[in-house]
Amino acid sequence: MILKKLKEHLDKKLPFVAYRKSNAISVNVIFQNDDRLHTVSDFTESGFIFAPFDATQKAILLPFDETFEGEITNFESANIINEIYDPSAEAKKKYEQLVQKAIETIQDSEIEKIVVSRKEEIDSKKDSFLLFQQLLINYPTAFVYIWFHPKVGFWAGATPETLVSAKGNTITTMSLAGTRKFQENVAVSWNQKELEEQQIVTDYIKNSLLDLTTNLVVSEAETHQAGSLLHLCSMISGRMTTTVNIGDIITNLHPTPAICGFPTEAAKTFILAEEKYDRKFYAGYLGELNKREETTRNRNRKNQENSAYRTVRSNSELYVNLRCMELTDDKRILYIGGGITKDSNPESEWQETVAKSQIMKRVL
Ligand SMILES: C=C(O[C@@H]1C=C(C(=O)O)C=C[C@H]1O)C(=O)O
Repeated sequence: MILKKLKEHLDKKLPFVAYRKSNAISVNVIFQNDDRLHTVSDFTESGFIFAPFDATQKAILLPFDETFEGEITNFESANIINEIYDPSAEAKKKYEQLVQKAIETIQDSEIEKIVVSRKEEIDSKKDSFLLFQQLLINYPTAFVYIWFHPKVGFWAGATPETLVSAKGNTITTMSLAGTRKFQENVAVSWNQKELEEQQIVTDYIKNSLLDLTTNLVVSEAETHQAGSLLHLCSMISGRMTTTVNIGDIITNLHPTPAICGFPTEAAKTFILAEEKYDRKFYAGYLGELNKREETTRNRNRKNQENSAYRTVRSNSELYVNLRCMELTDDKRILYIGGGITKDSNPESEWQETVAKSQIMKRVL
């Protein structure tokens, strides 16, 4: 049912998003019944936000007008061809040069970390919704989505990274960095470089939230599995103070050193000058913004009518747009990156992006 309606909506070139939250069973869908472009101006809006990496550009909003929640029970069988998509030697050389330049810039400046990235274009006409179903099946712990707006583009992904989740005033976020390939029965031991790289992200998040929250708690870094990859991850939680809203949290957090670097502005300047392509929505963020949740409770059983009171709270659940791709008529454009520090090695960084690209290549 859901899939049929999604296909019809795409045929009519009308905006939609379908997404399944991390570890959830059901899929949520928002259909927009005209092709107007709604954007976010102050984060008091309510809807599904789709924000680019570059925070100076507008984030797109699909309002919660026509929503739908259900399970996809009959998955269409996708013919997994397991084609090998090898990137070119030229792409490898170019990426390693970019990494080398980032390492030298870090060594010669106050910059501690820069997250560089690349895109890889793959010819594929496989049905977009088959691809979405494959992402759902393969990555149950990821936030999996497919998003379309005729005036903006067509994207899909399976991200392991939360930007921030807010239930009323309580917020949770995560510090994610460091990448290894998962190997059965092999316990991973993280080295100093990886621990430092992740600590930069944790410190940044902690400092960004210090003035906006109380009861800030940061967990020890643990190994977090994301498909065939492992990352180092700490959970961070706190309570927003009364004058703070989700917009303040988002603008203070994004872009974090997990996808940009540290210090932010210097790392961003390097990225914009040296990557030489537009990240668009890769390393931006997406998800539910200010979804209203109404709860009714009875204070006093004797006089239910007068004593029942309603509380409405606003929840947001936002993810960083990683392990994602842009869909065109005959191409899948994958976006992949990794964090560089003074101790990085260009060849290993290349291999890391190759491993990350497999998350998407598996379903093409
Ligand atoms: C930048 C990406 O991933 C980020 C970078 C990581 C790293 O440098 O090890 C790990 C997880 C993500 O925070 C990506 O997947 O493109």
